[in-house]
Amino acid sequence: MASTSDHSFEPLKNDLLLRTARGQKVERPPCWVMRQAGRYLPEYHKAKGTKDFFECCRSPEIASEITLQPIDRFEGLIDAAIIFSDILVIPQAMGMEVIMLDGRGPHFPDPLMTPEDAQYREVMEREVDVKESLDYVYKAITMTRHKLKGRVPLYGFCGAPFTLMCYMVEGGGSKIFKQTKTWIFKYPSESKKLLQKIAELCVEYLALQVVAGAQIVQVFDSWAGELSPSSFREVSLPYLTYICDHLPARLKELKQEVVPMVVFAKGAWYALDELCQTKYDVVGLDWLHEPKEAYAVAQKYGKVLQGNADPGVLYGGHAAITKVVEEMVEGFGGGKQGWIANLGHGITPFVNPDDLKFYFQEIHRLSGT
Ligand SMILES: Cc1c2[nH]c(c1CCC(=O)O)Cc1[nH]c(c(CCC(=O)O)c1C)Cc1[nH]c(c(CCC(=O)O)c1C)Cc1[nH]c(c(C)c1CCC(=O)O)C2
Repeated sequence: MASTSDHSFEPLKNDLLLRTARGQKVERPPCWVMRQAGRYLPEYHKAKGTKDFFECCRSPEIASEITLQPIDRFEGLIDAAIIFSDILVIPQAMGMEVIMLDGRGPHFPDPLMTPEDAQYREVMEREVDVKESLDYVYKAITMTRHKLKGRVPLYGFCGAPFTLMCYMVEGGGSKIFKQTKTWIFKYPSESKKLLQKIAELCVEYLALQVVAGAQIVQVFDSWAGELSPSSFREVSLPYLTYICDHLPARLKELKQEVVPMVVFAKGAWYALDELCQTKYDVVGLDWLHEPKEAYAVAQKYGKVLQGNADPGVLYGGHAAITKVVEEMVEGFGGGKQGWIANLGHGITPFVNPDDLKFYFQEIHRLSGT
């Protein structure tokens, strides 16, 4: 039985991704994909059974089992694991109810309507203890590290303050972001107080994931693309920056190694220069970026990129996959420095896992390994 209290782990046998994230020259580009443990995998459905999604997240046994599924299936082709969890555990820790509706995504029965709401005051005033309330995530991370036996490094993650705020005010996904836009434009100061509170919780949450065994961390700003460049600068970037500015110091305080940090602001193509000027080691890209152009920008700042094929190419068969991988390998400088191969967003349901396998194989083949 893998322990959740023993923090002495087997040494890492494949540190390719961590070396790449630190900017070193490497023999080939490391690869993994966002949402690699998920609905496209038959073994995911088997492990989940009829259990509720968050119930799986709260069980270290199930969460670690699901985390390892893509590692086992794509053995030798994949260079990182990402802990099976969700960005919405932070709003839950802040006292909000979140349920996952099968096939329809997350739902908050009682979202934050206006700053006058009792719920906003409660959320702002509540002392949130991310150590205690998210203990199950740390346990899942520790158990996963034991089960990985050093095969590949493990990503921890959190949602970006802006994306989490979107969910907290919309009550779920959205097309027109009515509530989000009302909040940021009508109630800017209350929005910023909420964003700052979330940012502080993110720092502590990521730090504790590292204590538990996460070896690299990623911040997901999935809704950044809903903002104009100027709004992004006001309601997203400062809080993304707060996280990368404060996490290293907090890790040192906790006597932890400072791990590489990744930021993924989906849709914020206009902010690539600004993101490259933050303290994040790696900037994640969606498929709106031309690899070659983004690589030239990142090289200027000595940043590493992660991404970025359209996940939809995995529905398109082998020839389409080969073409997109060729463009990436060439655009990202041949893949010997500064590039972690991934998709431009999470892998989507109904992808045939063998097509993802082919994607990984093509990355290996076309980057010369
Ligand atoms: C926005 C967001 C969420 N969650 C997450 C984000 C940021 C990344 C992104 O933009 O995709 C992050 C996330 N969610 C999940 C992971 C696990 C690790 C991984 O394999 O990448 C990660 C990193 C599992 C999950 N999170 C969810 C599932 C599917 C649950 C199920 O139906 O079984 C999984 C495996 C559910 C979820 N969770 C969320 C949504 C919108 C949904 C429903 C849509 C969907 O299923 O893709 C919120």
